[in-house]
Amino acid sequence: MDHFNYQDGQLFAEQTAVAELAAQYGTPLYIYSRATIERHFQAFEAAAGDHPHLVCYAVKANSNIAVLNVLARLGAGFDIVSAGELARVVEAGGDPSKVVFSGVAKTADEMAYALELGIHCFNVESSQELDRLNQVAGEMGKIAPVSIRVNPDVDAKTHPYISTGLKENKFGIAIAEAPATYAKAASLPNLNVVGVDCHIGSQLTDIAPFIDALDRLLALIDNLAEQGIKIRHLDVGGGLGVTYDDETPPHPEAYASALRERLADRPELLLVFEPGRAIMANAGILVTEVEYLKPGEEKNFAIVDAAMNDLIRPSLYSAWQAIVPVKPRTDVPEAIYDIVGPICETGDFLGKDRSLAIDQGDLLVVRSAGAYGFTMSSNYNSRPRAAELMVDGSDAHLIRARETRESLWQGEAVLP
Ligand SMILES: Cc1ncc(COP(=O)(O)O)c(C=O)c1O
Ligand SMILES: N[C@@H](CCCC[NH3+])C(=O)O
Repeated sequence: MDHFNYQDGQLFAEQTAVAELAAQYGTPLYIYSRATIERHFQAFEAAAGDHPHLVCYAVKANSNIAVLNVLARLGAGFDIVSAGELARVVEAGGDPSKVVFSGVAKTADEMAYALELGIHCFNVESSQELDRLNQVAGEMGKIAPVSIRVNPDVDAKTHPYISTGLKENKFGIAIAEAPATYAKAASLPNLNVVGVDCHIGSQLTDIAPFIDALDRLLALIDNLAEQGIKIRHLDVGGGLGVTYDDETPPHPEAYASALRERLADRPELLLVFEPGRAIMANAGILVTEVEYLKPGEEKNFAIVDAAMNDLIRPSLYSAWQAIVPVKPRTDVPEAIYDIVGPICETGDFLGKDRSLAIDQGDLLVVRSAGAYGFTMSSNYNSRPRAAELMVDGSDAHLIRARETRESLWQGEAVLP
């Protein structure tokens, strides 16, 4: 059971285990594999080799405490985008001194919390953010370690909603403005400039945009050195893609060795990675049960008990994820189905035009669901969020219980 492989393979040899877990914990149900999470993290560690590096897992991909704990025990760093994510890292036993703080809208409170804990670095995304951080650090009598997130204007060739390194995106500081912004950062008394950062997008399946961005950042680092600003670390962000269908993204080894080649003459420059999806996507599945089959004139619908509130990627990005029966069968005819959920939205689908031999009550697995699955889930239509399990060898542990109907109105009140 504990072997979803790098490309989410072998799960299906273990149909019985999935069916038993679904019977015990109900559906919809997220299941993650500890062994796969560890293997994926170690792939980055091994790929970085002897070049000084820090692999900061992007918490937004999957922030379950057990997931963070598995990674913390391997010595992972963490890329966070909110105080909430930082609190989770701490709760999970993560080391704040290995945390980088990304995000365009850090509040003063969030900055103070991160300064108190002593994080590795703030990835600053605007000039006004530099001023706010300088002020907060000054009030606390601290010096804030700072990288500037540079927008290198390269096309990541990914979905427009998850492309972040183009001029038209809200992220980072345009590379042309970066030298001036660094000069400003270096002049502020409560900031210590330590790094350069970028993140050009997510689900990249080609190395070229990463290399383009890296070359631009290295040129910037040399330029800054001439200004007397010494950069100690280079954060290349996350974004390495995974196989959902027939994509062939580079393995972390190929990706990291392409980067390391460029850094051969900079042995002191700490290389920071922020992978999220590459570690978690194919380490998790979503299990759902067919409630009804509804043949139609134009379409057949398989109505399942998971919905866009559980997994929004298909609705939001038209993302394709494999959907397969837990137990293949030959006693019912194969037909083409849209796999849809209970939510009152036409956009509530997990997959379209899938050829499946299924019947009412069958279990289906949505593969590659470990990243941006549960973390993007909601209570829309007052649906309790799914339970999460982690498989560890032959054991399965409940790592988050299913929400209850009643828990959904906690904190709400009626008027007197
Ligand atoms: C700043 C930053 N770092 C890291 C990540 C993780 O990206 P991915 O899950 O594609 O590796 C993201 C999300 O795209 C991000 O915005
Ligand atoms: N949430 C997106 C990726 C965005 C990454 C966050 N910067 C996805 O599910 O593919």
